[in-house]
Amino acid sequence: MMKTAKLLLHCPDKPGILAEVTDFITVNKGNIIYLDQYVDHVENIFFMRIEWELENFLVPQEKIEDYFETLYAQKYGMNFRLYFSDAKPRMAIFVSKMSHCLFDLLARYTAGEWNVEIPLIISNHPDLQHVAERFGIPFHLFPITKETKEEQEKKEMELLAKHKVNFIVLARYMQVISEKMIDAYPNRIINIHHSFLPAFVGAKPYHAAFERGVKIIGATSHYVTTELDAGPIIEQDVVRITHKDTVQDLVNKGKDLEKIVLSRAVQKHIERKVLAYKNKTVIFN
Ligand SMILES: Nc1nc2c(c(=O)[nH]1)N[C@@H](CN(C=O)c1ccc(C(=O)N[C@@H](CCC(=O)O)C(=O)O)cc1)CN2
Repeated sequence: MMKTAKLLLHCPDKPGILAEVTDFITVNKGNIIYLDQYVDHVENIFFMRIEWELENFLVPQEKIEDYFETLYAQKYGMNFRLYFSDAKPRMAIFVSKMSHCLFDLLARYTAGEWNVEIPLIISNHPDLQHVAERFGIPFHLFPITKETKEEQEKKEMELLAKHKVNFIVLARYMQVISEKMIDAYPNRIINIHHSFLPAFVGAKPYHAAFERGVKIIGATSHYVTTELDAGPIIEQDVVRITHKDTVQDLVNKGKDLEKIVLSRAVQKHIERKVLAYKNKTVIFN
């Protein structure tokens, strides 16, 4: 597998940025294999994702970030992130009692669909330990009450740091994540919310949708922020329903939607194709 570097950047837009960045790569014998860019003309912001092969690249891998910082980031006021294909992202899954998203994530992982490591699963209920055992992933139980929440989250964060976890997926985890954990993993906690946001935030969106009598329901995957169900949206999808559907029908129809929306969002995050900016996202092709 060819080792590559992925660079995601954004900065105030001006002529010549793309040419300078691609020139830096090609002059140093890097073979560009992917480039996507977008200009937000309202905010006048330039966004780009570029990937190149490192085989003949003249700049040593450990020096690329410094070179880029010195040559371009300061000159253009860039915000950039650099990733290398030989550094597998490490993903933790948080789950409560509902298993459908957990099964889907672990089936895709076991099938080798994703260039990722899943060192552990965390839950506030023991119910899904048998699923983790079936896939051979360590399961860690942290029951949460109002009284124990802060202490339990502190222990969870120590465990995540011990296992060098890079990002967290909330696979129908029904506890509100604290600001401390969000600050430790900024735009690195992905949630699946079982509604077409911004409609029906909170823990019981299917009941709210049923009471409202909507004809379409949806699912939304977003990065978690302190404001509930209000973080940058990564992926959404919908399905039609009718007056004949009970709440349980909505839950059942919603499960398939939640699985596919969450897995699409996780895949885009793993492929470094998501750039969060001002509570929105740019999703590269
Ligand atoms: N800081 C955030 N934490 C979480 C978010 C988020 O957007 N920001 N999303 C939730 C998931 N979720 C909806 O998608 C959700 C989960 C739980 C609740 C809720 O009110 N929970 C109650 C307890 C419920 C229970 O014990 O069953 C609570 O925490 O008091 C609302 C929305 C995941 N976390």
